[in-house]
This record gives sequence, structure tokens and C-alpha cells, in this order.
Amino acid sequence: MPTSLVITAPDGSVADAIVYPDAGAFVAGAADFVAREAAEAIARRGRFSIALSGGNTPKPIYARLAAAPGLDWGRILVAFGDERCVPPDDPRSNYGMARAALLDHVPIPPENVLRMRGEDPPRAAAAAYAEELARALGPDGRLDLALLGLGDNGHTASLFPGLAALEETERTVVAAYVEVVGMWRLTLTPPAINAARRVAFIVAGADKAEVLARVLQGPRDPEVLPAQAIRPVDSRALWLLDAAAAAKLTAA
Ligand SMILES: O=C1O[C@H](COP(=O)(O)O)[C@@H](O)[C@H](O)[C@H]1O
Repeated sequence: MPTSLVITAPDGSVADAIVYPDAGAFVAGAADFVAREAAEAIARRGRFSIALSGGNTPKPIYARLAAAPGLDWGRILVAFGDERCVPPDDPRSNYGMARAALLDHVPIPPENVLRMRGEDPPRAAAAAYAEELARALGPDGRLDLALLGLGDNGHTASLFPGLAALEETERTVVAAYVEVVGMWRLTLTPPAINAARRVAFIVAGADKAEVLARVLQGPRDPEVLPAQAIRPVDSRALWLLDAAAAAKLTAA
């Protein structure tokens, strides 16, 4: 059975967490969560917009989501939280991963998939994506769900420690050269993510336990731990965790 937690950081900010007992339950729980959010948004507003996270954690979740029954993919808009500046068929591409695990297996109209163009000059690609996203999201410009990961250095999306993107207040998408990974990245900015109706992190594995405890229960320093820059404007962030990742959280 999953366990629900309410986590209060030292600065008083509050987040919700659901801890699944093992990796299988985590994958099933996260996929069910996304499917439920989609069905609810479609019932309420006629469509569902999501920014997908990249990396390795989401792969099995996307594969499971691809098999979720009853989702109206014609009413789902898929965007991305970040992209590596590589062509879409490069093994490092977040779009490529999402396509292989999810998008190639569901009846989503191609025009409902907003890909960050990692193969284009980074700054131009970021500006073009900001326009495309704004057009697709319409007047309120809000995603229904921003799905995020957590790197073992505290990064989320491609908001890495020390990046100027962490201070961004206007733009929704930026390009940044990230020294630690030696490449350009495109990323949604904190204001774009925080405006989402729902923000959910998916974090699994013992190698994330220490950083997770620092992000959720340590002193606030988003320059060092960019995931702490994520403070949804009108909801509490939800953290979907497996027991291994949650192992260093301390009980309230
Ligand atoms: O580089 C990235 O890493 C983070 C974390 O990935 P994970 O596989 O450790 O969960 C991911 O959220 C981001 O989208 C990706 O580009």
C-alpha cells in the first residue's frame, strides 16, 4: 500500500508525497496518477496539457501510460519540460525517449505533440518553443500538469545548479549551456512550471535518497538545489516516490 505524507520544509513550505513500497508500485502509481489527471482535466475543461520529464525514471511510467485504457488522446497536448540539444533520433533526446516509450504507441494526433527542437540553434529553439507553447496553451498559458524529475545534483527539468535560468521571471523557455553535462539544454523556467495547475515530481531509487531529503527537508537554496525553485502558484507540489528514494526523509 502507498503511504501519503505531508512534508513541511524548514521555511514552512508544504508539499505532499506518496511513497510506493517498490519500483513496480511506483511505476503503476505514477502512470495511474497521470491518467487520472488527464481524465479529470478532459472532463472539466475538454482537454489536458502535460509537460513530460525526460531522463530514465519516466520510461517505464510512459510505457505503462501508453497502455492506460480509455484515454482520449485526441484531447491531450504533450509538451516537454526540457530537452537536450541533440537531434530527435539521438539516444540522449528526451523527445526520442518519450516517442519510443509512449507517443509511438498511442493515437495522439501529431499536431498535439510539441517537440523542443534540440537540433536547432539553442536560443532560437527556446524562443520558438515559447511561442509555440503559448499558442497551444491559449489565453491562460497554463499547463494542466508539469511532470518533473530530480537529478542527483538537485536539478529538475534542465534547471541545473547556478544557472541564470533560475532567476528568470519573464520567459517561459530558455536555452542554457550546462557545464556539468557539457551540452546545451532547453528548459521551461520556474515561472512556466510554477504556473501549471498541478506539478508532480517522479523520483525513484536509492541514489536519489540523499538529495531528495535535502530538497524537501533541508535549508532553502534554489541556486544549489534548483528543484527548490519549484513552488506551484496555487497548489502544493506532489512528490511520487518509491521507498528507496524516500528512505532518508525524516518523519514529521
Ligand atoms: O537530464 C535530465 O535529468 C532529469 C532527471 O532524470 P532521471 O532519469 O534521473 O529521473 C530529468 O528530469 C530531465 O528531464 C532530464 O533532461
